Amino acid sequence: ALELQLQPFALLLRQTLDQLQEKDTDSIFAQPVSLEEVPDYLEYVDTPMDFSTMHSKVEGHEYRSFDEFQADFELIVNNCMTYNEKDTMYYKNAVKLKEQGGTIIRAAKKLAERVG
Ligand SMILES: CC(=O)c1c[nH]c2ccccc12
Repeated sequence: ALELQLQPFALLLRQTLDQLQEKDTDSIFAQPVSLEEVPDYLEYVDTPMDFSTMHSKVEGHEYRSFDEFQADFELIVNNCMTYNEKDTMYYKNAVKLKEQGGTIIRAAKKLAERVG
């Protein structure tokens, strides 16, 4: 669509990221998990990810495709469900974000594809 041609790809990713982050109402995914506070985190999680890192990657034009952007969002959710037990607030928030975020991602991916 013309409007997408005019809108840089980064603007679409920025808007999508803002919509995803709105769903993180407790802001538990806003910043990297602190390796000082959680010293064993890297024993369970290979590639930490959070929304602030994704914002930097959007601004740095590090996402070459929508799929790369989606993969980082899925890292945020899956890392949380790997590290935290099911009966924790963190795990429950990740399940909710996975569901609500999936809807946002699907709509944004269709828009990104229209750019051709
Ligand atoms: C997103 C996530 O897993 C966490 C966000 N903050 C945390 C503090 C302790 C353990 C895990 C976390």
